[in-house]
Formats: sequence, C-alpha cells, structure tokens
Amino acid sequence: MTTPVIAFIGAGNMATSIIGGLVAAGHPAQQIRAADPFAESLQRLSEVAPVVTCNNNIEAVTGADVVILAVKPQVMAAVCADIRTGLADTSTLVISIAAGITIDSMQSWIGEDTPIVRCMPNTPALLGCGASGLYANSNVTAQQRDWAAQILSAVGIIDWVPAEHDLDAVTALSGSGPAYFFLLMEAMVDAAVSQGLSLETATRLTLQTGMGAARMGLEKDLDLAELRRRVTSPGGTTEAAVKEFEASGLRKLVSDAMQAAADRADAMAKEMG
Ligand SMILES: NC(=O)C1=CN([C@@H]2O[C@H](COP(=O)(O)OP(=O)(O)OC[C@H]3O[C@@H](n4cnc5c(N)ncnc54)[C@H](OP(=O)(O)O)[C@@H]3O)[C@@H](O)[C@H]2O)C=CC1
Ligand SMILES: O=C(O)[C@@H]1CCC=N1
Repeated sequence: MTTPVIAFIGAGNMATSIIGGLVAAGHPAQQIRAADPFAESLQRLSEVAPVVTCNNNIEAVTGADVVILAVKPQVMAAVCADIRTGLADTSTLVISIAAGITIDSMQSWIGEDTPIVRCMPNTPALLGCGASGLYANSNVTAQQRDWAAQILSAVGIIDWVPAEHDLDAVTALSGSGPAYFFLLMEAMVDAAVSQGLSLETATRLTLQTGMGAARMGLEKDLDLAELRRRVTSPGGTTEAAVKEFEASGLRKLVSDAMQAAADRADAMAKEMG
C-alpha cells in the first residue's frame, strides 16, 4: 500500500496520540505535517515525533493525500473555510474526528464532492489501545477507505458503522466511555479508602482489577454475563454487591447517561451545522 502524506489540522491531545501511533507503526515522520496556532502544542508534538510543523493550515493541507481535522467542534466551520482553498481537487481525503459535526455540514463548508471520513476515536489511542468508529461518504474511494483504516488502526481497533447517525452511539460508548470507567474507578477507590485501605493500595488494586477484567473479556471466549457469573459465588460477597447495584438501577443509570451523551452529540450537530 502507498504511504500517504498526512496533514493534521490541530496538534492537541488526539492529534498527538494518533501521530505517536502512526510513527510507532512505521509511518515516516517526514510524511506527516501538523498545523496549530499554539506554538507550545507544536513543540510538545515535536518531542513525540519529528513531523513537519507549521502555523498555517493552508500550507499544511496543500499537496497532502489525507487531511485530519483534529480541532474542537466549535472551530470546525472556520477551519474548513480556511483550508478550502488549499484542497485543490477531490483527491484529498478529509478525516474529521470532531464529535457531533456531520458530513453534510463539512461538505457545505469544504465542497460537496469532498471525500470525507467521519471518525470517533478515544484517548486510549495514546497507548495504542484506542477504539474508533468510522463512517465514509460516497465520495471516498477504496484506497482512501484503506488509508483511513490504516491510520486509525495504528492506534487501536476500528469498526466501520453502516449509518452516520451510528457515530452518535459510538461517541456515547467508546468516545466518552473512558471517562465512565474512570468515574467508576474513582468511586471504587473512594469506597475502599473509606473501608480502611490506603489511597495507594486502593488505586493500585482498582486499576489492576479494571485491566484484568477488560483482558478477561478480550481474551477468554466467554460473554460478559458469564464472566460475571464466574466471579459470583452463590450467597457470597459479589452477589451481595451486584444485588445492590441492580436494586439501585445501575443499568437504567448507564442507559440514561449514554442516551444523554448521544443526544448531546446530536444537539451539537444542530448547533454547529
Ligand atoms: N478528547 C477526547 O477524548 C476526544 C476528542 N475527540 C475530538 O477530537 C477533537 C480534538 O480534541 P482534543 O485533541 O482533545 O482537543 P485539543 O484542544 O487538545 O486540540 C485541538 C487543537 O487545535 C488547535 N486549534 C484551535 N484552533 C485552530 C485552528 N484554527 N487551526 C488549527 N488548529 C487549531 C488548538 O489550539 P488552542 O489550544 O490554541 O486552541 C489545539 O491545540 C475534538 O473535535 C473532539 O471532539 C474525539 C474523540 C475523543
Ligand atoms: O466530550 C467530548 O465531547 C469528546 C467527544 C468524545 C470524548 N470527548
């Protein structure tokens, strides 16, 4: 497969994570450009990989095969208007990682014929264990689809979704999901400390338990409910805890929280479209 020239617009957390993964996967740093008005972000990025940096978005996108828009949703319209003149023809693939910005909006800002992949990654991409959902518009060629898959696969697993609106659910699940696990783990640490453990011990045991549970789910050929049953001895401690979670409506709470996230993604699309 050919190695595309990739231009990142915005050199913040997510761009730095993806660039780190790409370079670790063997993508030549000199084939990667990054533009950001914030010199400190470019400096931090240079410490991760010797990519080509600049503070001019048009310069960055000119001649690139792939442009990755890694800016906040609020500045996406201005950034698209800015780069439009640098995208000389429709051979440049545009990938957006912004939450809640639709392909329709991007096409209206950049051009109807633009090949666009909308993607929702997550922050564990920083460690190469991200999870991304992707959706391509009909202008995207087979090679551009392969490029998008290659780029996001460098930082974790990917899944193509059949409809663009599925990305709202992906955002509510894996995009925001790391924060839910952090919240649960914060609560577990607090509870363990209040039962007498030191903060250090509680934190170490919580993190290892979270990682162990995730690895059991990934590596054992068993569904999540079965894995849970195997921890739950009849009349034992886990059963006591799980009964409390169920009686307090944990499943509805999770469902309502994820619906709020998906609704927010949809509302952002309307606010910023
Ligand atoms: N964080 C997360 O968990 C996830 C985030 N996303 C999406 O990724 C995108 C980026 O998020 P994240 O990396 O966290 O954000 P950051 O704020 O870390 O990065 C965005 C960068 O873009 C820069 N920027 C602002 N305006 C421009 C401009 N006109 N041209 C070029 N660069 C500009 C910002 O500079 P300055 O700081 O000076 O404004 C900043 O360095 C967002 O759209 C978000 O929705 C997707 C999945 C997960
Ligand atoms: O909170 C947000 O809006 C972004 C998108 C998913 C994770 N962070």
